[in-house]
Amino acid sequence: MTDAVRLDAVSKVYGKGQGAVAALREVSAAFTRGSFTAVMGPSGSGKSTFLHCAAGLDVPSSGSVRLGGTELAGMDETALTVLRRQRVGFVFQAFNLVSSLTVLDNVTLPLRLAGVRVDSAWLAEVVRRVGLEGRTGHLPAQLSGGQQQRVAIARALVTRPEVVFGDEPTGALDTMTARDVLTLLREVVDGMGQTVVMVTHDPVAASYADTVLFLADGRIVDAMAAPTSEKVAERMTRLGAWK
Ligand SMILES: Nc1ncnc2c1ncn2[C@@H]1O[C@H](COP(=O)(O)OP(=O)(O)OP(=O)(O)O)[C@@H](O)[C@H]1O
Repeated sequence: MTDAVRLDAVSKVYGKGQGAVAALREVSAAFTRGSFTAVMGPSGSGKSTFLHCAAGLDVPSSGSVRLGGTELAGMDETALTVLRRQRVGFVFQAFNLVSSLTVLDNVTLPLRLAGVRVDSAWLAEVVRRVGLEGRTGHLPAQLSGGQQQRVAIARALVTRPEVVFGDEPTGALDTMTARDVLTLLREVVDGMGQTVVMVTHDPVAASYADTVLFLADGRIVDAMAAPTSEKVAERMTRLGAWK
């Protein structure tokens, strides 16, 4: 079966000459459909660069990124924009909702941008799965942080993307709310077969994933299956993440 996302020998160098920074060094990783992966590593280890390259938000200096079998290398910016809108979902730390739009209009925004018809049965299912029934007419400011992140997750799911990328999706939430959102992401994987790849600094968040990838100095240095927060914290300490 085709992987949802696959990176082969992806390198990313920022800048040129003396000031060049190698943010990723020949990174290879495959994300099978219906898997939940956390990406961790010390500050500056390349996590954001990894996520951006995997999502088609940034172009690698070399190597191959395939999204559901489609090679991203060589695509122009217009094609990448279409691909990101239709085949990738994003959940950010800061929710990134449009404050003037209702919950329902925020959730369906990617479809309208892509000119795709709203499948009302699917929309109802997504809204139900994320627990937003009865709140679809609210504005983001009328919701709690956890509810706003649920809107962002629904918006990420509505196009039935190949993969949902999370960039510190629980970074702005209190501990209890973060757990609810992580439980939801887990359900999205287990109940809907969605693939989720999430960058996080939090070992508890990482413990909700099936696998944790550890980055250090632009390389994947370890992978941990069936992670616990204790084991993840210990591995991060050995990477010198919390000096
Ligand atoms: N646009 C850029 N221009 C130049 N250097 C960059 C750029 N983006 C990232 N870098 C450098 O690439 C390296 C990896 O950065 P990246 O943001 O991917 O790390 P990170 O693990 O996400 O860090 P953090 O946990 O602090 O967010 C760092 O040395 C960073 O300074």
